[in-house]
Amino acid sequence: MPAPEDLPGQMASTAPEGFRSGFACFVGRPNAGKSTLTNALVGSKIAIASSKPQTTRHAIRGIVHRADAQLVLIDTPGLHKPRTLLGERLNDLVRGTWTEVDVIGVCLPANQKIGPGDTYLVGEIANLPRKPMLVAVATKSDLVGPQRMAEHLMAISALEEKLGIRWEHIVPVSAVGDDQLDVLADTLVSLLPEGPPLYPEGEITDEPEETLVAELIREVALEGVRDELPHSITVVVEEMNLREGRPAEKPLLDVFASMVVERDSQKGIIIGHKGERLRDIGAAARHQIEALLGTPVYLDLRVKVLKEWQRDAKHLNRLGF
Ligand SMILES: Nc1nc2c(ncn2[C@@H]2O[C@H](COP(=O)(O)OP(=O)(O)OP(=O)(O)O)[C@@H](O)[C@H]2O)c(=O)[nH]1
Repeated sequence: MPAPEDLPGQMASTAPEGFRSGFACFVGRPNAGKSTLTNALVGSKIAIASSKPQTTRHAIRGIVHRADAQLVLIDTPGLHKPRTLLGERLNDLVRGTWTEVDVIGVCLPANQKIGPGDTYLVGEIANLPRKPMLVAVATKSDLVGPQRMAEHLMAISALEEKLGIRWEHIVPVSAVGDDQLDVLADTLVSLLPEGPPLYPEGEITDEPEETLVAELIREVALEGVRDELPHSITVVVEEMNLREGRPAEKPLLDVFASMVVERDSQKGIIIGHKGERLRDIGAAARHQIEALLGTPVYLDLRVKVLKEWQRDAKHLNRLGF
């Protein structure tokens, strides 16, 4: 029997006949409504679980627990035009996640015409070696009338031929108006394989957001570094607060974080030539934090040297080990 660390695998528990379980993610251009949709589907049961070993680097955004199924929604950062190797690797990571999920919900907001950003994204999915099943989600249906929605659905449908893909379903939905959310949930669940729950409710670690954010930054910082450095870096989120005095619809989350290393030479590696590496790490981490928490983020990221912190009890205590 696999050890619990081998999750996500199959739980030892037996599930009811016909129980389905699996992974899905939502993709779409910025503002397409992905986060709102995830939150609406997961509802009050939102649980940001720490990633299990196999899914390290995949933030679990939420788990929809149902009597007949368990749907695990994975968060992926957006695809960005890569400017650096780090950027390329992050994109590879996103593509990697796409090939591992059972279903991708492509969010196409009804109040906007399908544009080059959307076709690029769907085209990228179409080019994957192993394509998951695709569901087109016409989001923000509350913002348009029937005429516009009909046009939108036709345009979505036309993408099949244009891009050589197949929509299993096309579902108009409004997360804000709570319209068709149940249909979308049923649709996604119907595409999951049969199998027992992957995460028992009780076993979800509800990590504090600070821990998840620190972990995300560490993962980004570790991309492309080798040898002893990975073990020498730890990340501490010193402070994380919504900035005061912002309008409610324009929140900004201030995150103050330090990457802690053991030696000055390591600090140099992290900072890079003229600070380039540190800037790349900061930018990539900020995108990931925003994708995870669904809020624009200001990230103040510094590098600190705590001599031999791994061997110093006082340092270890302070760092929360
Ligand atoms: N009217 C309406 N607005 C919505 C709906 N879903 C999301 N929105 C709004 O659209 C905006 C963007 O929603 P998000 O859920 O943050 O979109 P996202 O795709 O996660 O955005 P990024 O994180 O930038 O990729 C927010 O202002 C939401 O309130 C909907 O069903 N109806």
